Amino acid sequence: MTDPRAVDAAPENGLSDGADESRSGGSRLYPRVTSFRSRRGALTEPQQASWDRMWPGIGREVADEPLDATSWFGRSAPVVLEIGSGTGTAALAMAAAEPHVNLVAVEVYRPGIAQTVQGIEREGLSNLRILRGDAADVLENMVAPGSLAGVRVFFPDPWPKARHHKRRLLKADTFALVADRLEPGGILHVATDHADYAEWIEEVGDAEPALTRLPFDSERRTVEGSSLSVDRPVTKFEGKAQQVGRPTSEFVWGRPSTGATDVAAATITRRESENPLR
Ligand SMILES: C[S@@+](CC[C@H](N)C(=O)[O-])C[C@H]1O[C@@H](n2cnc3c(N)ncnc32)[C@H](O)[C@@H]1O
Repeated sequence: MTDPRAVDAAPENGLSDGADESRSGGSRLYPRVTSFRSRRGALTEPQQASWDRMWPGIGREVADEPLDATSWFGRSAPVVLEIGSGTGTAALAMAAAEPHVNLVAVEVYRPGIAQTVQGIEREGLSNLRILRGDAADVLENMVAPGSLAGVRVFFPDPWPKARHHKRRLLKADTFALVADRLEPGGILHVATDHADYAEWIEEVGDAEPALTRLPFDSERRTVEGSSLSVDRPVTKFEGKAQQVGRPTSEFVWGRPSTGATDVAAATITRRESENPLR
């Protein structure tokens, strides 16, 4: 197995200006992460100790091989991917709130992963695993069509400069790929604090014919008819955005189970006051 400590990480700020645009081979979604002009994130001693204890059981490097979640988790349960989990704020809280879900956090940033690993150990979570590497590889090469109950993307790198828009994760190809990987009734949940990216996401997501937009009200965060919560805590990046007054835009799309109207008719029921994550 590759020593995870030997692999470079993406920058913590997620604004990956060092990414190499020279990638070849067409269908990739994000720029190849291994080509980032990146820095290693040093771990604290307790983080390293936790990593050494926990990683063999809960972590894997992304690889070109199918993901057998049932075997990895030791049980069959709905599988949800969180792409770009950062320090794990949402993944840890949502795994605790959804014990019936097998949650896989996908992240490239080692110190962020290390915090997630520590959280898993501290909280004794048995339903959260970590894939370390490029989310594009995970979606394209590891995840079978129709196999995911949910995909979560919270505060993806906005790539604000126009010439970098092609690097954005959430573009037409991604929506099509996610739609293909979702099982019927599965949902895609996206949040961003970047107004321009939010407009882009809304437009491109709504144009994907295999997905149906579900109503989202920040006061009411559960989609009826789905076993998945769309409730979540404020993430690390969202907290920074709130400090400078940038509001969050949030979207949910569903892959219809029997017809577009079934999913489109789903309503969001739980009120914020009932939210166990706050
Ligand atoms: C802006 S941060 C948001 C982190 C977290 N979701 C939050 O809200 O605090 C974006 C995250 O996506 C990760 N990321 C960027 N490119 C990625 C890729 N190709 N595959 C997986 N994660 C990636 C970055 O390392 C970073 O942690």
